[in-house]
Amino acid sequence: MPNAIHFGAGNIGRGFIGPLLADSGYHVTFADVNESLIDSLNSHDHYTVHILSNRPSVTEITHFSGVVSTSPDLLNEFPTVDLVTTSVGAQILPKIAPTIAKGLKKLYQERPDALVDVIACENGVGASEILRKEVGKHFKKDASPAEIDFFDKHIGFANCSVDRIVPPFDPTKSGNGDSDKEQVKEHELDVGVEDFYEWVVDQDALKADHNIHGMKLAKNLLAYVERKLFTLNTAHATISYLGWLKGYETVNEAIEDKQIYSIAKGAVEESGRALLKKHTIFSKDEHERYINTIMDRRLKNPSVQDEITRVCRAPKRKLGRNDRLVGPAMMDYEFGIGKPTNLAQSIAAAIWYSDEDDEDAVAIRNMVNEKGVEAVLREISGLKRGDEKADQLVDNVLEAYGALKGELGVELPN
Ligand SMILES: NC(=O)C1=CN([C@@H]2O[C@H](COP(=O)(O)OP(=O)(O)OC[C@H]3O[C@@H](n4cnc5c(N)ncnc54)[C@H](O)[C@@H]3O)[C@@H](O)[C@H]2O)C=CC1
Ligand SMILES: O=P(O)(O)OC[C@H]1O[C@](O)(CO)[C@@H](O)[C@@H]1O
Repeated sequence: MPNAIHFGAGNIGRGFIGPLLADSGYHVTFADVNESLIDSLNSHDHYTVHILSNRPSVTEITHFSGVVSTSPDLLNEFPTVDLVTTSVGAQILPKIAPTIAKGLKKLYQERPDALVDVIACENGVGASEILRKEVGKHFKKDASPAEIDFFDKHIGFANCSVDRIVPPFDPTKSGNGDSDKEQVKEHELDVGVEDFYEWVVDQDALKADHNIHGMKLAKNLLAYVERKLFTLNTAHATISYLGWLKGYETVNEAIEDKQIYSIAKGAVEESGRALLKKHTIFSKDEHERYINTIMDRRLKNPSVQDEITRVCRAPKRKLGRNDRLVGPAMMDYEFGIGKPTNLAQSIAAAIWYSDEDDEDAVAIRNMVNEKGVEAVLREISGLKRGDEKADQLVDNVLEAYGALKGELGVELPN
């Protein structure tokens, strides 16, 4: 039986990547900092994935175990590993890199001919490449030439696009209550997932053939990553930041607000125009269908009750230069599309987001109060002063920021 180590036994780990690996015959060792989650994984021989749709169904997941990611026991899993995957959050990758480096050294000692791939299943452009650099720094420190050769030639780091909405699972909110197949949560490992999924992996970066059902291989990986991040995530984030300002609690509530729907649709149309110019593998018709499926089917799925605060989480990351809001807005300028007014409203709403429980949001509000909105765009979003296109976006967002209160007709936080 092939072996996978998956870092992060959260929603995507248990609800998406873990199940695909298990279904393909892998034993999955989940590695997580959460000790009680690991105890639970080790004291159950199965858990259930609930498909949240108007035709609900369930799949039972078996052949897994857990190990605390800070425990030395994790290193003992590496000599037999075939694939390492992660879904811990892009910002956590540098923290797990030293462990992966140590584990790969142990693998080299016991199986110097092994070919192993590492796939970071995180929202963001080039997550596996970022992980490769971090792991490489640790692995190559004090490494022998043979070890360095092993790292460079035997370990693949393949970027991927990972797309499935997996909110925290609460069967009482799944919207399927009147169905014959009412979702019943058996224990805390159970997850609820939307029926749609897409996992696209860079085929040129893989060192081995892993034969995983549901893993799509592609050459133009950046195109798939940007299409997903700059459409699904752009719409999701836009709906959620505006929804939060208008007092909604769930994505379903916010998307029914006509004003919010229209800004979110406008935002993905603005990003779509640039995406089609940059990535010519997608046709206009295909992309229109892609947008409509996201806006009118996936994000409106009544069986998925997703909290707005979950989708808004970590706004510093989401306001990053290459992330879901600033990334497509800059692409519009770079491809001569014109002023992305809807994206600018979305960026402005993200800057206004002020959930006291979100440390990024608190930091952004503090920065706004101390240095002004422009500092956020320059320092957090990396829009460099003197770069003509970046300066245009800054002006566009400043205008949207000032007008948002009137546009939405709501009181905004300080
Ligand atoms: N939930 C979703 O719908 C989707 C999430 N993603 C991406 O997947 C990644 C994971 O997201 P979720 O599963 O929703 O988050 P989550 O919070 O449910 O799971 C993350 C898991 O990582 C663990 N973790 C944190 N630090 C760790 C460390 N240092 N070592 C080992 N484990 C650690 C946490 O304890 C938690 O169990 C993120 O990058 C997210 O952007 C991508 C597509 C969809
Ligand atoms: O996981 P992120 O990047 O914080 O984004 C919020 C949510 O939006 C989604 O992209 C879609 O649900 C998930 O990937 C994610 O949980």
